[in-house]
Amino acid sequence: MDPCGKGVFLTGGARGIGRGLMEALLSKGAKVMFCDVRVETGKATEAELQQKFGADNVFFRECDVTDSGFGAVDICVNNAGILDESNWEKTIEVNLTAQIRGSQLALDHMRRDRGGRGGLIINTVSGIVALSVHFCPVYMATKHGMIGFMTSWAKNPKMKDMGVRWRCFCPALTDTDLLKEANDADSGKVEDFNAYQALCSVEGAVMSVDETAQEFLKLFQDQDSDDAIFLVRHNGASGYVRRQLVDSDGVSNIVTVD
Ligand SMILES: NC(=O)c1ccc[n+]([C@@H]2O[C@H](COP(=O)([O-])OP(=O)(O)OC[C@H]3O[C@@H](n4cnc5c(N)ncnc54)[C@H](O)[C@@H]3O)[C@@H](O)[C@H]2O)c1
Ligand SMILES: CCCCC[C@H](O)/C=C/C=C\C=C\C=C\[C@@H](O)[C@@H](O)CCCC(=O)O
Repeated sequence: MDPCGKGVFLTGGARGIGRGLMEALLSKGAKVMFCDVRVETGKATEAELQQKFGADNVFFRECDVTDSGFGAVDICVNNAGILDESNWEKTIEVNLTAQIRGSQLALDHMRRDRGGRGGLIINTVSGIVALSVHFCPVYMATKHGMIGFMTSWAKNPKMKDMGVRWRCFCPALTDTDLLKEANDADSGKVEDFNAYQALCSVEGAVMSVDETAQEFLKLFQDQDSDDAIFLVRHNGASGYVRRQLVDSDGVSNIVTVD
């Protein structure tokens, strides 16, 4: 799907990756409505992006994804997310429940077999699903959960008639406030910061929001693919991946699950 001229709804756009994704879509000619719980930051982002891309092309509404729906769109990007192991119920509400609700509302609205005009549902998941991370098990559960939800919908044989495509956008580590807040030793959000640093060194340099947003645009180049999991890689080799079960002795008897 070419984002030019399309209406996009995006959650969690006031800052971070969401803001970067909006700028990337606006630069391709999309119109974006975004929501966030951070009202001042949201208004400031709206003003800056209206200045850059035109007052008619980007709009902000205060909205908490755990208690709201939304209006007409071609592309829905459920991006809002938190990492707060000390408030695990909220983490599940924002990262899993609200993304599922947002996806289902988008599907109801878009499906061609019920009068809609088709569309694209993108949920920001995480490249972290390629790993197991002992200090944020609830965050991991939400991200793995979204992979299961999205890939299952993507396999639905009725999806072609519905005209809707599903994409799990899985960024690598990206330099945002989510990371900075998780790094705050006093926040209690991350119990073992050393493990986080080890993760960074294994995965290489943390990407900038702009780099992640540029990789995001590659999602729009392959509208016919039935694959759903788009993994961002630092070396520019981002692309679609499938999950496999592998015997503990290596790669024999691989069972493909997607
Ligand atoms: N930063 C990374 O390294 C990284 C990597 C992979 C995936 N992700 C995912 O990317 C997404 C964006 O993360 P980010 O790093 O940009 O974080 P961020 O904290 O910078 O931005 C998240 C935005 O979501 C908003 N938000 C949070 N709860 C909300 C709610 N209930 N309703 C509406 N808005 C809400 C926040 O106010 C904020 O503006 C998340 O889903 C995160 O899990 C982040
Ligand atoms: C305190 C930690 C917060 C983490 C938040 C966020 O969701 C984290 C993302 C972290 C890591 C992303 C890793 C991405 C890995 C991929 O780029 C890839 O290297 C995985 C290996 C698979 C492959 O290359 O084929």
